[in-house]
Amino acid sequence: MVRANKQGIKGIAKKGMNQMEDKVKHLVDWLQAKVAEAKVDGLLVGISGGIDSAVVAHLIKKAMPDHSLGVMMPCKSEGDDLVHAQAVAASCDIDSLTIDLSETHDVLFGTINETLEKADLVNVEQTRLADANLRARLRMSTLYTVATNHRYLVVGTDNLAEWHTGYFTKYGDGGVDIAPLVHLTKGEVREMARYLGVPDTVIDKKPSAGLWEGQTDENEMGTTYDMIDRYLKGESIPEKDRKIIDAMHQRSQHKRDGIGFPPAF
Ligand SMILES: Nc1ncnc2c1ncn2[C@@H]1O[C@H](COP(=O)(O)OP(=O)(O)OC[C@H]2O[C@@H]([n+]3cccc(C(=O)O)c3)[C@H](O)[C@@H]2O)[C@@H](O)[C@H]1O
Ligand SMILES: Nc1ncnc2c1ncn2[C@@H]1O[C@H](COP(=O)(O)OP(=O)(O)OP(=O)(O)O)[C@@H](O)[C@H]1O
Ligand SMILES: [Mg+2]
Repeated sequence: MVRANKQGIKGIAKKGMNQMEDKVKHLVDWLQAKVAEAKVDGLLVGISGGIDSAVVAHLIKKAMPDHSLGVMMPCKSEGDDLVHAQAVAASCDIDSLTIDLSETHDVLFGTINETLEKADLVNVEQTRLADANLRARLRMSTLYTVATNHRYLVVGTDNLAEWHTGYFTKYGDGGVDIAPLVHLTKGEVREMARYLGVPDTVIDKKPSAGLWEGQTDENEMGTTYDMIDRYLKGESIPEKDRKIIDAMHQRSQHKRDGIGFPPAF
């Protein structure tokens, strides 16, 4: 009985491992196919110090060992994010660059806001969000500038929970060429991170867009990734959380649809 149990547990652990190995292989093969199809030379990703970009960094390094790049782009960033991003790059041995966007953001947001102020057009309720989304879009512009230089594709980090809720900046972190994690729940991203050897500090920290001081995804959304994952897996969740998730999904449909076109003449 004891032996059978032990074998059973081992069997389950091995099965789990093989499934993860298969998922990683599936994504690595797909990344390589996308590079071949696009006739480009490689892949790059913005590495934030968070778990989603950590997983993507590991995947692109596996797919294109000599033609992959991680770009760290602090923008008035706080805390240990850059240290965590460097630990991620070291954990998968990917080539990396750091491009600080703080000054660029100051200048551009300052110019835009001064102009709006002079015209008495500032909407103070929207200022923090506008500031935050500009950070995400400066990162996108930076990634595309490096991607053009290298002839690489820009790889996105959105997971299923973020894609479903639209929790990303349109044409910011959502402005990418390919998005390998889009079928994975946040929990599955965490499992893949463990399998790939992402540092524990990165796996265990609270998800944050890092767009303003103290921002965490779950505080801003008003629900948790655990709830979103459960909902996406078809499990029942409290009414309050379901309403929040449905409202986010509905409000962000335009982000998943892409550019709106009129009906043809
Ligand atoms: N119905 C509609 N049809 C077509 N376009 C529509 C539209 N409604 C708004 N829009 C456009 O979309 C814009 C609003 O969308 P958007 O600019 O994305 O802005 P929005 O969704 O308001 O804000 C982005 C959200 O994503 C979060 N975020 C951003 C970046 C990274 C992460 C992260 O997890 O790391 C999270 C951020 O904290 C914030 O909650 C509007 O300004 C308007 O231009
Ligand atoms: N400081 C940064 N440097 C480089 N890229 C960044 C930075 N901040 C955000 N990004 C890019 O924007 C993406 C979206 O951020 P998001 O917070 O959703 O992912 P994450 O930080 O990788 O994981 P988590 O959601 O757990 O914080 C990141 O995955 C990364 O590609
Ligand atoms: Mg983050």
